[in-house]
Amino acid sequence: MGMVKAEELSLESVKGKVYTLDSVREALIRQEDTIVFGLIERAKFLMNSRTYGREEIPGFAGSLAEFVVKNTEAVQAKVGRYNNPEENPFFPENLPPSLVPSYSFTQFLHPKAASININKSIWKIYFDELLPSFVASGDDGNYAQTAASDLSLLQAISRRIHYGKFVAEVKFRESAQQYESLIRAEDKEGLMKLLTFESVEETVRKRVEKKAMVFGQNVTLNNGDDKNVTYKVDPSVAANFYKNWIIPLTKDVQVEYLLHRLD
Ligand SMILES: C=C(O[C@@H]1C=C(C(=O)O)C=C[C@H]1O)C(=O)O
Repeated sequence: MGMVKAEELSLESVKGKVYTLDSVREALIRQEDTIVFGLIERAKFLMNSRTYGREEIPGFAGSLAEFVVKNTEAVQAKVGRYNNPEENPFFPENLPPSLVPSYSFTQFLHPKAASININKSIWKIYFDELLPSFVASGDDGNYAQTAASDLSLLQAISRRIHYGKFVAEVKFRESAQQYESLIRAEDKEGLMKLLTFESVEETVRKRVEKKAMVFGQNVTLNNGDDKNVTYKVDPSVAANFYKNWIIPLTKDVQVEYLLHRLD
């Protein structure tokens, strides 16, 4: 019971990952969990502005957060994180090569996908818009822990948004003719319209709000009365972050990817 048969394992690794509209949507749903937990973990610390100010680290021009992200990305690059086409670094400049034998990831995307990286915008939105919307002001001295939780949340958000490349490829393959004429006409608005599913977006927003309620509620044994439930992160903040930033940026990545799909 619970054992994976050897032949199933080898078959899986030969076939590689299969991307369909259902499977990419499943992946996005699972990533919601990671993002919601990431918000909860970051909310454990106060704003800790010194994490984001310059000149905290002698000889380093950026912030403490930048220092942690750059150096962690370098370590993770050495062990192959960015061999996976689902991962995009925040500081791709001067990343060291991987030292480990590379896994053969399914070649599903058009080669141009590798040049799409909107992490500079994600970085700015994260610090300017997201953090102030849910983190309590003040300083508790946990700068390293704060930067570590920023890093994992930033990586989760970036992975979700860049997953748009896979969503777009699946949609393109399902309706190649329709997409091709819009791509040839460089019709960004037409592409945006064709790839948009309003009802799916609404479901995503509602589910994210519910996840923030379920995962983030302060649990006690004696409050049978739901009115007393409090949350670690305001569920509407999570839903609005999805509505205003994550979903639109995922769609921007899709449009960007499609524009180069026939290159
Ligand atoms: C990701 C998709 O594409 C669009 C973006 C969505 C999102 O970011 O959640 C949801 C629906 C679509 O408008 C999708 O169709 O699943």
